Amino acid sequence: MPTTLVFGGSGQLGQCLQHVAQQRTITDIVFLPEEQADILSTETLQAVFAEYRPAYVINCAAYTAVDKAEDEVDIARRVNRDGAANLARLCGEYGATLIHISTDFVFAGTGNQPLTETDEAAPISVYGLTKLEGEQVIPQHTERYFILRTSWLYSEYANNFVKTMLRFGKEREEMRVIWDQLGTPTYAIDLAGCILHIIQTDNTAYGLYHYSNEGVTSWYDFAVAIFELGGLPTRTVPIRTAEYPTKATRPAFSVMDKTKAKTQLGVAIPHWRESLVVCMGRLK
Ligand SMILES: NC(=O)C1=CN([C@@H]2O[C@H](COP(=O)(O)OP(=O)(O)OC[C@H]3O[C@@H](n4cnc5c(N)ncnc54)[C@H](OP(=O)(O)O)[C@@H]3O)[C@@H](O)[C@H]2O)C=CC1
Ligand SMILES: Cc1cn([C@H]2C[C@H](O)[C@@H](COP(=O)(O)OP(=O)(O)O[C@H]3O[C@@H](C)C(=O)[C@@H](O)[C@H]3O)O2)c(=O)[nH]c1=O
Repeated sequence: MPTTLVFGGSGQLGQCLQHVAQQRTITDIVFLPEEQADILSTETLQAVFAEYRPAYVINCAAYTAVDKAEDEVDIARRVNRDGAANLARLCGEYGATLIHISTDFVFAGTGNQPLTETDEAAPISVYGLTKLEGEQVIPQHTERYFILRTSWLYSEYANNFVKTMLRFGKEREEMRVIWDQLGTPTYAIDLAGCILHIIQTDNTAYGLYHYSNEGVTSWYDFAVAIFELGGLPTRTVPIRTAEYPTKATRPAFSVMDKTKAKTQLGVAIPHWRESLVVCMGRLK
């Protein structure tokens, strides 16, 4: 495989990429944690690009604390917008292809039909806004990019909803979980597989793509499935968003249409429950 650099290499998706790269015996891939490659340090980035001269750059680095971002607008914007711009600029200079990850939170979530890549983005949170700004700066620096919007990422690595539910579920008899926010969970291992597939197939259908698992669910139904598969007796109580106040507002409906990814990238996408079974098996 052509030389590939992964920024944000120790986050959830970064660790999933490491796992899948190992499974596929891909060796020409370098994982850079924040300590080694801060995407805000142009000096460090220049040195890293000059050393490796990558053909591909995968940007897994991001500011992902959705509620905290409401109070930390500046740092969220610097990482999610300026960091993306720094990488895109260098990719342009070096002729590398950038694979960047974005989010369903760029949508307002007021509709009820699966969202396509051409639907209007209108973020309702600082995190969503800064991620959209990141999407928008990339084409200003390079034409060779893939932006993959994904949603509700979970895996056996780092912190995520599945691990939170399992932890609380063991301690509590009852969990109150929102049922009026609909979307699709994405097993980060599946997304990692899709990213590496783009590189391994030398795909040049650059542009914006939606990628989540198949199907639709609510956080409540997702939690019910997690407890069921985890063999936990935890009672799950469906609540409305208003009953679970959070600093950031989240989209009520962010189900994404994956037709473009399936046709142009040639990926087969598992149903969210099928992938949850795999992840739960690994967590056990
Ligand atoms: N998690 C989710 O549910 C979803 C995530 N996404 C997107 O997917 C991508 C991957 O997310 P995920 O792996 O879950 O997120 P994580 O928060 O697990 O990983 C992000 C990584 O970026 C690192 N990072 C932060 N700032 C910098 C910086 N300045 N330079 C270099 N690295 C930095 C973080 O390091 P540290 O921890 O040390 O700060 C962390 O390791 C992100 O773009 C995110 O926006 C999209 C939809 C859903
Ligand atoms: C812990 C918990 C959460 N919830 C709700 C709150 C929220 O609406 C939903 C998910 O909460 P979390 O805080 O785990 O996840 P959240 O940070 O909202 O997840 C988002 O992260 C960013 C990075 C993304 O890009 C999004 O796609 C999405 O995955 O579940 C409950 O209803 N009950 C609970 O006990």
